[in-house]
Formats: sequence, C-alpha cells, structure tokens
Amino acid sequence: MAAQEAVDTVRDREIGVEQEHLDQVYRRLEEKIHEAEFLMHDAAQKGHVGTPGALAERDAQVFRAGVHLNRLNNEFEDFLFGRIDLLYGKDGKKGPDGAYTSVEPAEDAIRTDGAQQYADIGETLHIGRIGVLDADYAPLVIDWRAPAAAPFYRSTPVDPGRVVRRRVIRSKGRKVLGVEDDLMRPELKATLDGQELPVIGDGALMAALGQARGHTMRDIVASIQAEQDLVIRAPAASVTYVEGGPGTGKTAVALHRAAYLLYQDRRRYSGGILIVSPTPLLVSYTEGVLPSLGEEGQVAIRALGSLVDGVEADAYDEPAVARVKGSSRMLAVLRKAARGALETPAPKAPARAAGDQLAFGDEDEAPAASAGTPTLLRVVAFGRRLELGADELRRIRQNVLSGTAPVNLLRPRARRLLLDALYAKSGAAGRHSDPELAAELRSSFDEDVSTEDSFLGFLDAWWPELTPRGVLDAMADERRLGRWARRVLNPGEVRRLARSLRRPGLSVHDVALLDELATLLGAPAKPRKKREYDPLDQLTGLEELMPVREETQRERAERLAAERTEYAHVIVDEAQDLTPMQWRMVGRRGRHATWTVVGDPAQSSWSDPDEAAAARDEALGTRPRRRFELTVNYRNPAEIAELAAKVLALAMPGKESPRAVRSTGVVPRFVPVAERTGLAETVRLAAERLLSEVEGTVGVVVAMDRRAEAARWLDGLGDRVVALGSLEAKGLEYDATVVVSPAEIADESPAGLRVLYVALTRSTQALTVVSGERDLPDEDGVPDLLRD
Ligand SMILES: Nc1ncnc2c1ncn2[C@@H]1O[C@H](COP(=O)(O)OP(=O)(O)OP(=O)(O)O)[C@@H](O)[C@H]1O
Repeated sequence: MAAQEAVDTVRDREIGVEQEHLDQVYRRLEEKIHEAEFLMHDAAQKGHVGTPGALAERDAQVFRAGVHLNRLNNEFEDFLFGRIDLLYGKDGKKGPDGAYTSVEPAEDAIRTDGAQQYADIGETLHIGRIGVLDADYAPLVIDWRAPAAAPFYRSTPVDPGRVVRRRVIRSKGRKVLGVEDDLMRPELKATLDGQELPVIGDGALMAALGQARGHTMRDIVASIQAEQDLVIRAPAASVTYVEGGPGTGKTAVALHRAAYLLYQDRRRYSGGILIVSPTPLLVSYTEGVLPSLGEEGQVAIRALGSLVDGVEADAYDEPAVARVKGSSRMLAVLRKAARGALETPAPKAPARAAGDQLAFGDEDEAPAASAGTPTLLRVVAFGRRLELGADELRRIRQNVLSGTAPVNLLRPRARRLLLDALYAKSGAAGRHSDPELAAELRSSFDEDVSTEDSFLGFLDAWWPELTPRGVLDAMADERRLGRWARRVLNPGEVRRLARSLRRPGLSVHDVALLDELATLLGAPAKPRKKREYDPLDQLTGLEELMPVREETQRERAERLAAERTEYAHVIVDEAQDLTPMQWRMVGRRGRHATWTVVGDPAQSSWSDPDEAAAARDEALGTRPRRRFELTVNYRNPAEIAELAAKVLALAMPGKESPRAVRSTGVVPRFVPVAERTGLAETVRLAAERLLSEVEGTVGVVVAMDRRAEAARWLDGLGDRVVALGSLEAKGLEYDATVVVSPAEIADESPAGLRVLYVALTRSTQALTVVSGERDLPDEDGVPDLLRD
C-alpha cells in the first residue's frame, strides 16, 4: 500500500511538472494570439498604403497570422503530447527550432563507475502539434514534424540515440491528466537538475490502443512507432511504396506523411497533395484526422468515385460487371466508342432534320451506313447547288479519323476537308491562275458556305461535339457496344456491361471510364471570349477608382484546390484495390508528382491482382521506388488476428500475418442462426450484446446485396452501430464487429476470401461471427471457413 502511495505521489508530482510547463506554453500562446489578432487588425486599418512590395508582404503576414490563429484555435485541445529527455550531444549546434541538432550523444555524456553508468540530462524537449518558441526563441514546444522531434518516434532501447526517457503526456484542454514513460536506456542512472529521473507507467501505446472508437479516426501523433516514422519522414523520392497487413497503420501513416511533407517543404507542395481513398466512408472517417491538413487548401482527400469534377458516384457494380469495367481491355473498347459515337445521334437528342439537306439513316435497317449520321450534305454557293454523298462523306471521315488526335479536336480538320471537297465540286478552283486572286476566291467561298445554316447544322450532326457522358450513354446500346467491343469482350460481358450502363446513375467504376473518355475525346475547343468594349472605361477611368475586392489568399487557395487537375504529390490509400482503369485515372493526376502508395495485396478485392499490379506499374512509370513494410498490427487483439489468419492462409497461402501488438483475452464468439429466430433477429441480438460490452462503435458487416436489409435489422439500436457491405468496410474500424455469414461474403466474387479477410480485421476489441446454413457450422457454431 505504502509503495503504491509513493508511486502515486511521484506520478502526481510529475503531472504537476508537466502542468507547469503547459501553463507556461498557454501564456505564450495567448501572447501569440494577441499578436496575430493585432497584426490582422493593424493590417486592415492600414488599407492600401505602401509600395506594392510592402503590400504583398503585408498580405502574406496577415495570411500567416490568420493560419496561425486558426491552428491555435483548432488544435488548442491537447496539443502538447510528448517529451524527451536527452543526453548532451556531440556538438553544440542548434537547429532553427532552437533544439540541439546532434543525434548521437557526446563521448563524455555517460560516466561509468564500476558496473553502473551515470549521466546528466542535457536537454529536455516537449513535442506538440505545433511549434512554440518563448520570447527568447528557446523552444517551448517542438512541432512533431520538425527534425528535432524525430527521436521522440525513432528512439528504441536497441538504438536509443540521445534519448534517455520518452514521455507521452495526456491532457485535455489546459489540464494535464497523465503521463506515461518509456525508458530507452534502462541501464543508465540519469539525473535532471540534480534529481534522479523518475519513470511513470508502462507505455503509452497500449493506453492509446485501448481507447474506445468514435466514427472518425484519431491522429496517432503521440504514439507513432519507429517503423511508421521511417515512412512518414521518408524523403519525397519518386515513389514511396508501403505494404503492411490490416491495422498496421498504413492509412494513419499516409495522412501523417501528407502533414509532414507540407511542413517540410510547403513551397514544393503548394502544387497540392491528393489523397485517394477507395470509398466516401473512408474519406469521412479520415478527413478530420489532422485539421491542419486542410488549412491552406493544399490537401484534397477524394474517393475514387469523386475524382472527376462534378461526379459523385458511390454505387457498386456487381462483381462480374466491375471486373469488365475495371479491366484494361476497356481501353480498346473506349477508343472505338469515342470515334464510333460520332455516328450515333446523341441520346435523347431530337432526331431532327435541319432542312431537307439532312438525312438520318436508321441504325437497325441500315447498320452498315453510318447509323444516325447524315449521309448527304447539300449547300448553295456561288449560285450553285453543291452536294457530297454518302461515299464521299465516309471517305472524308475516314481520312480525318486516321489522325490520332482526340475526336473533338479533329472537328476543325473535318470542317476543312468538307470545304475542300465542296470547293473542288464548285469548279471555282481553276478559275484564277493568279495565286492571290485564287486565295481570295477560296476564302470568300469558305466564308459563304461555312456561315450557311445548312452547313452548320450538317456539321453539328455529322461531327457532333462529344461528351464523356454522351459516349457512355451510347455504349448502353447492346448492339452498338457489341460492335465496339468486338474481339475484346465476349457476348456475355457485352450484355452485362450494356445493361449496367442503362441503369440510372453512375457507379464508382464508371467514373474511371468517364475520365478515360474525357482524354480520348479532348475538351471541345471553347470559343475565345472577346472582351466587350465598354466606352465608359475610356471616359471616366472608373475601373481605377472602384475599389476591387481581391480574393483573400485563403479563397485563392481554395479556388486553386478546386480547379486543380494535377498534383505535386499523390497518396494512394488501399492501393491494392485500384483497377487498371482507376490507376490510369489516378496516374493522370500525378504525371509530374512524387507518390506515396500504401496497400496490402492480401486485402485486394480486385479479381486479378497481377493485372492491377501491372497497371499500377504503368501509372507509376519507371520512377524509382523506395519500399517499406509495416509489420505490427495495432488494431486487432491477437485473438481476432489469429482467426483472420486462417482466412489469409486460404486466400494467400504463405503470406505472413502482421504481429498483433496486444492480447485482450476476449476470444471471438460464434453464433449460428437459430431456426426459430432467423437471421435478422440473430444479428440484431449479437449487435445488441456487443453494444452493451463496448463503449464505442459496432460495425455489422454483411455481403453487399444484404446491405439494405441489414440496415433494417438494426433499426432503433442507435448511432453507435452501423451496417456495412463487405466492400464498404475497407479501411474502417470499430470497437466490435459482427461478421454475417463468412461463406456469403467469400462467395460474392472471385476475390471473396480476401474481402472476408478485410471484414474479419475491422475490430479493436470484440468479434462475433454469425453463421448461416451455407457456412456449415460445427457444433460450436464455427463456420467451416474458420476452422483449423
Ligand atoms: N502508432 C500508433 N499508435 C496508436 N495507434 C495506432 C498506431 N498505428 C496505428 N494505430 C491505430 O491502428 C488502427 C489501424 O490503423 P490504420 O487504419 O491506419 O491501419 P491500416 O494499415 O490502414 O489498416 P487496414 O489495412 O486494415 O485498412 C487505427 O486505429 C490507428 O489509429
């Protein structure tokens, strides 16, 4: 009892020590906030006084002050989280953050007396979400992304560097609640200001992992582990490639890496960082992790279904259709469609005949003739009627299409060749031998014809400006699609694809097709806007006098982020799931970027991982790669990881599971569907039971086509519990999960076993597996897929 009291006293004293430091930091922060507010106020007062250079500098200052203020307000909560006590370093050099730069201890930092080693603490650094200097520029808090903070994450007992004690500080608002220490040099007797260095608790990581979940991810800045830190701080080489099993922190690492890159080289990444996530659910799960990520509009987190502007798709195709739409075979089909669609009337467009000059063929009756496209051009020029018939038109079209340029960009050439052919027919060509006169005649012919309504109407129908959506809609016609997909897709694939395209709305996989089509079609040439002449400009000089409200830097950053189509750095989360067509889409957004790619082949829901890997390599080109592997599972207790490993052995024999970092003693529960109660009631009861056992969230994972009914089963149980389709569970995590019928999930698609592996690895504490008849449960309710 007395010993425990002594420990408590030391703990309280140490909490007091950190509280004192935190108070000091807050006093300094308040000063900084006042400074920032003053600066902004002052700048606003000064208005437009000063040289342009000074004005730009002032704007920049206001902007920085604004960002700082915003951050302070946003991250005021528990923003101080760590401390390291270090030995004296090799040299006395300090970095810009006021900390000593040396990584290795000085030679005389450790004294030996017999078997015992002694040392004095030479430097103490506090680590937080932002850096704070005191009025004398000494560091009160070091930004977690600064080089001086790296030892907080990197130091281990095997390779301690200068770190003697690593402390995680837990606080809420302005109050320090607890401290947890790890000793990196346990053999050393260290003193700080003449007192022996106390050690509290048994590790901060475990404390962090045990906490209950909400529906959003938390940051891990306080407990980033050494192997993760290596990835986060890896220099932005061409491609940083990270593999690791479920729960190894890949998503967390990817997000922290974005924050680190921005901190480390803000200018370079002003070109934007794109984070690609598989589902909108995962986007909203991760979006709030690091508030500072979004602050200057440089980081965009987008789901695969929202990468094309103006499109938000979150519907899933059935596996057989997804497989076709995602395959690189689609490229050949789309190339044909992009050109072939010229000959189909735009869907829903009135099959109009602009005057009697235009004739539209009927596709079904005359499929060989250009279906839906006019077959006769008739104009009047120089007092003569001129005609081009079907054969001539077809020849011209073929001639134009022999070029490789995007279809919409070929339209001017098509127009030119039509005029050439008409001119040749007019007989005017040989009229003048003088080249100047001949050119004049030709130009007046062109002017005459190309302003004629009949010619314009013809051109619009014969070489319409195509939109990606229009072409995709044209592909919904099975016969037409069959022509475009000949020898590429088999008839069954054509039928399924056309049928899925006839459904209203877009699926996630359609978005990559739209993006590909946009490239194949090219943006239609926009007529250049002429600046309208306003006589008032000249008369009054009004423009100069009217105050023009310029957009603020923040507005500008947000606008640029919205308009951006290429990025300086692209981070791909769950990279194993991108289909070849999706890799092409993402690749286009990072043609000149550096990349961070994180994923786990064992969790791939794509049927042909080799094909996806080839597409990934193509998107990343020949850029050199730096590979990392994450090996520790921070999410699942060993009891759950062990069960999931059985499915991994079936899905990918020989693949190693990551090592679970903790064990809870709570083994997975198996519940067969009782005949009396039925599936719905069994699942509901299982969820209810878990809700009473954990404080946080419960996820119920079902096969994709049970999504809607599963939501109904859980009606009224509150918002701590959610129902998810197996594909939607990707990347997410819950305190407890119910996995409904492993066999149904596994049988859903060729990648079903890997999808089941994902489903089984979502829980941080408890797992219940509900098995139906199809699971062939044994007498303990264990489905055959999960037996030894
Ligand atoms: N160093 C850490 N300290 C505390 N928690 C951590 C740490 N690393 C990871 N975690 C936690 O482990 C969980 C899993 O992390 P994350 O989702 O990033 O893993 P993942 O590798 O992307 O998993 P999956 O492949 O299953 O989607 C998260 O709750 C995360 O906060």
